[in-house]
Amino acid sequence: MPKVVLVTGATSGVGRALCQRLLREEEELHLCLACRNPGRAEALRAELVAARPSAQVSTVQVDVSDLRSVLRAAGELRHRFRRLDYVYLNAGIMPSPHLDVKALVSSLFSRNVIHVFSTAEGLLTQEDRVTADGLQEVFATNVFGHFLLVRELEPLLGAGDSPRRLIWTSSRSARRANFRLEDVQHREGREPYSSSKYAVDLLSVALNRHGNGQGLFSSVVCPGTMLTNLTYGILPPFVWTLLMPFIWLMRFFANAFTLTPHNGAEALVWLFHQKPESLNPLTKYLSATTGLGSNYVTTEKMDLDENTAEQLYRHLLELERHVRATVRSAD
Ligand SMILES: NC(=O)C1=CN([C@@H]2O[C@H](COP(=O)(O)OP(=O)(O)OC[C@H]3O[C@@H](n4cnc5c(N)ncnc54)[C@H](OP(=O)(O)O)[C@@H]3O)[C@@H](O)[C@H]2O)C=CC1
Ligand SMILES: CC(C)CCC[C@@H](C)[C@H]1CC[C@H]2C3=C(CC[C@]12C)[C@@]1(C)CCC(=O)[C@@H](C)[C@@H]1CC3
Repeated sequence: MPKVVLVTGATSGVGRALCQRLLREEEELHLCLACRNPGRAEALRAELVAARPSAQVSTVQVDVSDLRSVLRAAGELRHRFRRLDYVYLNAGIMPSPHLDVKALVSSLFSRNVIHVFSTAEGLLTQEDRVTADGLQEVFATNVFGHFLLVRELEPLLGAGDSPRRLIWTSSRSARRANFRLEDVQHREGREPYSSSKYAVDLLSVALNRHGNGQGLFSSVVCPGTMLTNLTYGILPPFVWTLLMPFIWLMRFFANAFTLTPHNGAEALVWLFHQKPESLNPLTKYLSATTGLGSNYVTTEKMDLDENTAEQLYRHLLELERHVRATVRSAD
């Protein structure tokens, strides 16, 4: 039986590289591309099948920031598949980022420079928006839409003969100080991206607590800093090109500059092969690249506690009840 793998945000960046690498490296696989843009999804499907004609690739349309779209897509997936072996919860946004150039320059002269360049701590703020469902867009996309998808897919992720896996694309920039249980959507702050990724880390811990007994295992990864549509929103491609000599030099000191989505996918592919029972739920798995361009996976203990993870989980369940009621009454 081929393993069934669902990937959100497969149309570009690390999601796309993950699909290419899995199909190149794995024999028996059914890959389902969960994408918001059907045209791009179909173009990617055609490209993947052209590269490997025996590949089984399908698509499902989903906008993870839109709750009705998530409910509809999950219904379609439940209809199509009897189980899902791997779900990569990868789609993510960082809208309207603002780079603090003064902080960037002063970080160059601080002892923290490697940490700052690996996490962007103190360098970036974002302008968030509110979705049609009334949620903060970064939270809705990076956290809640995916949470709802997992909840809706529970019948496909239940106990079976082999473990089921959730693999979240988090970030090294997830930071405890940017997350508050009193404001999980980060309505009040200027760092919704970091807050959303911290929420992802907490959520993964809680999902392990509730799911491991039923054979469901969750992990978080950071692909490292890559040049993708997300980072081209911070600096345009030509500026990145101008910075390239400096970045190549930086790579000898900071392993987080994976740069290409292929390199960034290293930890995502590595996790595919690991026995989930051997993984630590409190560890983040990081793609890393050496100065000479070799890829490897390294780890980081997450700065969180299980009590906060549980409280966030309960908060998300409550929000889920609320939005389901709203969707039902509007339909
Ligand atoms: N780039 C980096 O340096 C880093 C990225 N990450 C994380 O990696 C993940 C992938 O980002 P990356 O590859 O860099 O960025 P890209 O912008 O290249 O890819 C993002 C993907 O997510 C999809 N997406 C965005 N919003 C939605 C939505 N509402 N519904 C469905 N799909 C959506 C995009 O679809 P579409 O093609 O339609 O736009 C695209 O396929 C994100 O979670 C990001 O936070 C983590 C650390 C560093
Ligand atoms: C390295 C160059 C000479 C200067 C680039 C300055 C900044 C644009 C980058 C420095 C640290 C980078 C960074 C990210 C984006 C680009 C920088 C701010 C991320 C926030 C991208 C998304 C993530 O999830 C994080 C892991 C990245 C952390 C570092």
